[in-house]
Amino acid sequence: MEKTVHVDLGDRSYDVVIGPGLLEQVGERVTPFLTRQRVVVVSDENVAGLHLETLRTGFASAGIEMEILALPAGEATKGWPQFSRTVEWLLEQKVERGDIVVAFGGGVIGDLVGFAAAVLRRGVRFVQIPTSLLAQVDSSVGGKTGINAPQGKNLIGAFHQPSLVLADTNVLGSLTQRDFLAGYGEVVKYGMLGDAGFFQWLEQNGPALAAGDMATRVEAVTRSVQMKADIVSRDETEQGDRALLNLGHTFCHALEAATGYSDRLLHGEGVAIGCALAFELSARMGLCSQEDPSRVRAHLKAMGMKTDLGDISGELPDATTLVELMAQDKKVVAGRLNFILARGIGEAFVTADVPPEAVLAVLQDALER
Ligand SMILES: NC(=O)c1ccc[n+]([C@@H]2O[C@H](COP(=O)([O-])OP(=O)(O)OC[C@H]3O[C@@H](n4cnc5c(N)ncnc54)[C@H](O)[C@@H]3O)[C@@H](O)[C@H]2O)c1
Ligand SMILES: O=C(O)C(=O)C[C@@H](O)[C@H](O)[C@H](O)COP(=O)(O)O
Ligand SMILES: [Zn+2]
Repeated sequence: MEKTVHVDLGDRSYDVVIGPGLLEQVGERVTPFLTRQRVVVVSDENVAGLHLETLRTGFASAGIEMEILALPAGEATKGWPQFSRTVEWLLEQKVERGDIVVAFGGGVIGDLVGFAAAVLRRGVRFVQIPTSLLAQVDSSVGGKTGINAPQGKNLIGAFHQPSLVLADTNVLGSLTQRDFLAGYGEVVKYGMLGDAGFFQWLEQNGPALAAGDMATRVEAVTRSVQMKADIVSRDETEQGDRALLNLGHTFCHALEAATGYSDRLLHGEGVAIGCALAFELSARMGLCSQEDPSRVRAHLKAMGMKTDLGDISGELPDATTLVELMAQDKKVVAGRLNFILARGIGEAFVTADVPPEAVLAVLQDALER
């Protein structure tokens, strides 16, 4: 059942290994990258509580010692205080340039630890062991690392590719339903942005995936990672095509900032709502048919996901404030925001040609629904 996707980036190339039971084999898998029999692992308290002993045994079976730092779980961790704590801990551990730092957790841990590895002694290698669905299909691959700033999402960071990604699909079994579905927001994004056949496959197989069928999980993670690997190999630092992976994210990041990076809105939930809004905007601009946003929303709803601004608990700012929050987006060029829109499901494209009043109107209507 095991699959390997190769991310082709010249001397920064690496494998993403996907399948059940990889934690138990972690020692033998990581050994080729080590210069000494020791790793430092950064995780979060939830993941450490559930899976750390399996990881420790996996390393010990290859004679590898492991030191561990467990950070608080959740998006609020992805900021300066826990970042500087992590860098200082890594220095206290006397991590050498030749060592491997292991990020063991969801996207929050992967992004923060990857960025710590990027700046530690001007760059040490790291291995991603993603434990959430979101991290397995998206954040562990492609080398975008970083933390949030008060001014906006992921505004401080670096491109730093991992040396290896081990996505053990067994660990997905301990995710809460909410965290699993948040990860599904990024899975379905791949279908919407570039593979109508995958979207259709998800309409049929999404329920089996959510129910825990292992072959379906391996297939969904592998197809997602393959698509991301292909895009990242073409455009590592987002000069063009990579922005397609940002479908739904301009809306999502503004909503995450507006909800204070709290558990009112998880990243993947914001991606699902953002994709629904991007398709709505595309239809209103006459780019795709009105059936496309309806089909997107119908599938998200069938999976039990958030699709509307009204699904977010508590008050939201008005549409003008949300548009102002979008101004910090990394896709702004010469003061003009680039959007990812779609000509249909699986046919996304990048454009700067979006009237601001159309964005405002979509948000105003969405806030009133
Ligand atoms: N770098 C990228 O390319 C990229 C891509 C997508 C998302 N992201 C970032 O990823 C973050 C979201 O990632 P996430 O959804 O994994 O969030 P997360 O890391 O906060 O994990 C979600 C929750 O699931 C828990 N968890 C993780 N694995 C578990 C397991 N196996 N069993 C039980 N609980 C588990 C965590 O403790 C946490 O409470 C955001 O900050 C987002 O910006 C980055
Ligand atoms: O890898 C990418 O490129 C992505 O855009 C993937 C997104 O799912 C992810 O949320 C990413 O962190 C967003 O990047 P940003 O540059 O818009 O912060
Ligand atoms: Zn994302």
